[in-house]
Amino acid sequence: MSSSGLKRKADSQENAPGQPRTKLPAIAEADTNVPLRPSRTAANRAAVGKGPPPLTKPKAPPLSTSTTRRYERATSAPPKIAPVRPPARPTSARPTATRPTTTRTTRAASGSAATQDKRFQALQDQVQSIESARAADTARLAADMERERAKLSELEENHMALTRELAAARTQEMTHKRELVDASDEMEQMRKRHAREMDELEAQMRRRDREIRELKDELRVCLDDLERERQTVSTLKSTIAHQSDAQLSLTTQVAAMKAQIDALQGQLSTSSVSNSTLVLQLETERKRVAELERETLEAETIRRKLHNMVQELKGNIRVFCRVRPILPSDLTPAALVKSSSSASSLSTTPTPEPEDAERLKGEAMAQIVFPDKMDHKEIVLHSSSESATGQERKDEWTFSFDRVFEPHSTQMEVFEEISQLVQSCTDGYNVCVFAYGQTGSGKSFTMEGGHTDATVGMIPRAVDQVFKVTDDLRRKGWEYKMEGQFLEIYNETINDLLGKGEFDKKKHEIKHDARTGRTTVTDVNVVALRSPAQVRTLLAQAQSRRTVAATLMNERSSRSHSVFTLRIRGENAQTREVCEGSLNLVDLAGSERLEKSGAAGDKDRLRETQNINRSLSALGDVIAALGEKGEGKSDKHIPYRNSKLTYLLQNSLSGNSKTLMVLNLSPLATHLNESLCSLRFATKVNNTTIGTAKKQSRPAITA
Ligand SMILES: Nc1ncnc2c1ncn2[C@@H]1O[C@H](COP(=O)(O)OP(=O)(O)OP(=O)(O)O)[C@@H](O)[C@H]1O
Repeated sequence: MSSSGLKRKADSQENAPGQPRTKLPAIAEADTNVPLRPSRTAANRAAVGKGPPPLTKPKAPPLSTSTTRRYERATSAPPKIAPVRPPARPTSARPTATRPTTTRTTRAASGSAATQDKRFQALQDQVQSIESARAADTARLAADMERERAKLSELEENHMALTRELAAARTQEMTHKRELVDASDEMEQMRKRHAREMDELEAQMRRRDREIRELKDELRVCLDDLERERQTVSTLKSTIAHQSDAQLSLTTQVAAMKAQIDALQGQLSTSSVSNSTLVLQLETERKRVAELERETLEAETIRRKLHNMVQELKGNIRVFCRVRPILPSDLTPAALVKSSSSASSLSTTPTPEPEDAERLKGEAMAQIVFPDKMDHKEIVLHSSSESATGQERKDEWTFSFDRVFEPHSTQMEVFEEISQLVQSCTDGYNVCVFAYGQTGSGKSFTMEGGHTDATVGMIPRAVDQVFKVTDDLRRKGWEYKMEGQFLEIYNETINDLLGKGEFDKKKHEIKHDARTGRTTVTDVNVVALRSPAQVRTLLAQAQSRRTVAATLMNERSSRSHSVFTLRIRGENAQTREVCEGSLNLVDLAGSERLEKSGAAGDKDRLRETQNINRSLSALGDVIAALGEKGEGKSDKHIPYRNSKLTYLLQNSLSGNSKTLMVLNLSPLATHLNESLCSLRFATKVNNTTIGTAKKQSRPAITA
């Protein structure tokens, strides 16, 4: 039984309803009923000795409550005795017994009084026995109670002890629980540590596996290498065997060679004497070569000086004449009858059959003769016509220029002559080259040319030369900067051929700097020139822009002047010299006369032609005025402002510049009259002497 069970039982005993906590009810009653105190044995003895024998043995009152029975079972406590009450006396009997003086009954029942006394006595005895029994029971019960109390206190002690044990057990349990928790924590940590260690071990294992694999691979490679080395060793062994054989034979040869060397050394000592003589000679020759080179350099400098002197003596305006060859397109019947105003050479009509070509060529060709086969300075034009009277009339015109180029002349030949002028530009002169002639006479071909090395024109060749010369001069301390612009003058309006192709929209103005002698045009692209290839790209761009513009207005390039300007500025850091020059390469508009231009019915064409003629005649006027000024009329006004072209080229046409006009002629008979006009204009220019050109530099570049 648990201690708590015991406690509950004790409590239930103590707190039974209707019973005092410390004394049973029977005991309590016994305590108060003094007459029943005497012990049972004494009472019984008294009763046995004095009174009548007991009528009946008093029975203990039944312990009817179930609670009492439960106590008996549970604690073996003495059974409870219900309070024994003295038998009820009939109320009527007491007066009878106590009042023997009652008259009527005494008389009627005097006989039965004795009986009643006896009965009373018996009852008294009975009561006494009961009381004594009761006293005995009480004593027994008290003893039982005492025992129970002892047991109870024992049980309480037990209970206390058990409670303490329980508390101790609980404390122990708590301690165990804490220990358990600590242990489980520790176990968890150990498990984690173990898992970590396992992971590390696995990673280590994997690393080891990888290392093993790598080592195996390396081993395999080593084994392969070893195998190869073995093979090499065996090859080398066999080579060594061969080599030792060869060595043997070589040793023999070496011995033979040594003998030869000895013989040769003898010869060498002989020849070394003559060799030293030769070395001396060579040294002398080298000195001579150096001397000659220096002389050549000086001669070159002198040549350049002389060249410039010759150029200056020739005057600063010269005229070349170039006749273009007959083209297949010139020989079509349509072209043959075409007026000179049309660009016949650009016709796309089919070319004639070869057998007809020669005949047509003869018919088409004007009679042009080049009599001066030495200096190539003359050109003679013949013409035969029938007069009104039917007589044949023959005409002959002879013209003389600085150089005449026949139809078969190449671009290179023409440039050889021009290159001298280009050279002057790098020396600090302003140079201007014009291509003058009627439409289709070959001006553009001369200036711009074709795309092959043979046909490339004067502009690209001049640029190439400028770059080449400036490169050469770099070695002498010169640094050059070059820039270029490409303009078109159409109907007296300036357009930028290196611009965005917005033709005839922007207004460009020409400005001259009187101090520097430099000419600029507002709002045009001036491009730094870095290489000949870049210049060619720029020219191609300009050409394509002109072509696009020409779709709006036919033959634009024929009807406008184009001016390519290359400005060059050189500085010599050593000599502190500075020189500036410019090269203007001008492709003039077709020079045909108004009546031949076919412009009569076309207002725009008429305007174009008038503008062209005005600017060309302004050019002639400027040149003529310059000539007059050169002849002494120092106050002569030069009408530069009469046209955009002359105003633009003012600084390149003045007395300080070098000017070359290339007169381009068509070889066609149909163009004879135009050719004569051009020849006369060129002669006028050629006969003009315009002073002496001047360099735009401080000390001249002569070195
Ligand atoms: N020396 C030459 N050798 C070969 N072909 C030439 C020569 N000169 C001109 N040509 C050709 O003649 C044709 C007309 O020449 P080009 O266009 O240069 O004439 P142009 O005077 O510039 O005419 P435009 O005033 O219309 O521009 C072109 O097809 C050109 O290739």
